[in-house]
Amino acid sequence: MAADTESKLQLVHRHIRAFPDFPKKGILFRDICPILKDPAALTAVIDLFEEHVRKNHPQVDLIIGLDARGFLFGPLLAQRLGVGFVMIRKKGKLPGTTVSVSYDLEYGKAEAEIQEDAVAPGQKILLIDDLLATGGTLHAACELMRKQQAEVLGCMVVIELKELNGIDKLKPHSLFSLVQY
Ligand SMILES: O=P(O)(O)OC[C@H]1O[C@H](OP(=O)(O)OP(=O)(O)O)[C@H](O)[C@@H]1O
Ligand SMILES: Nc1ncnc2[nH]cnc12
Repeated sequence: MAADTESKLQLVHRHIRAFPDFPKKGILFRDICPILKDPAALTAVIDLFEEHVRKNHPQVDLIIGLDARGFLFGPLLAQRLGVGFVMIRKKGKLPGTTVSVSYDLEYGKAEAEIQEDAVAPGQKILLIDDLLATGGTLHAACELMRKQQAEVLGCMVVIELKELNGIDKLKPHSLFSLVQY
């Protein structure tokens, strides 16, 4: 790994905090707020994602971000790459005709929605979120993309919680993560 990449990863790592028993007993919550508060750490996150996309998925048409923390990184990355950004939102937040799927979370249940005309059939997309836990959220997003006949190039997160094996749920789609626990 290039020294530059290594130091950016270390910077990101140093700006993630852990809170035991939030939002429920037994959950160790990984908090990305310090990354957002530090311009150098936030730049490092976007640099690392940008390098990954330019090298592995230069054909990408759209970045699709997941509600809510995927919205913190997705638009910055899309702007860097010169492509559009689209939101997948929790149910009831998007106007117009929508397509939805329901899914399970590490600490609850939810339903995700996208505007029907947001992605055209055949468009090549990358999904982005802050964190992969059980994989329920990103799996639901992949399902929405399948319904829209988009081509999923891969999924990207800042943090992967490896012991929950969310990566298995995403198969055959690939996962790129910056920090693993
Ligand atoms: O891999 P999973 O088990 O699906 O968990 C990961 C998801 O959980 C968190 O979002 P949450 O639903 O808590 O919503 P928020 O971003 O609105 O806080 C996180 O930001 C991911 O989107
Ligand atoms: N452990 C965790 N920390 C932060 N966000 C999460 N989303 C799901 N599980 C999480």
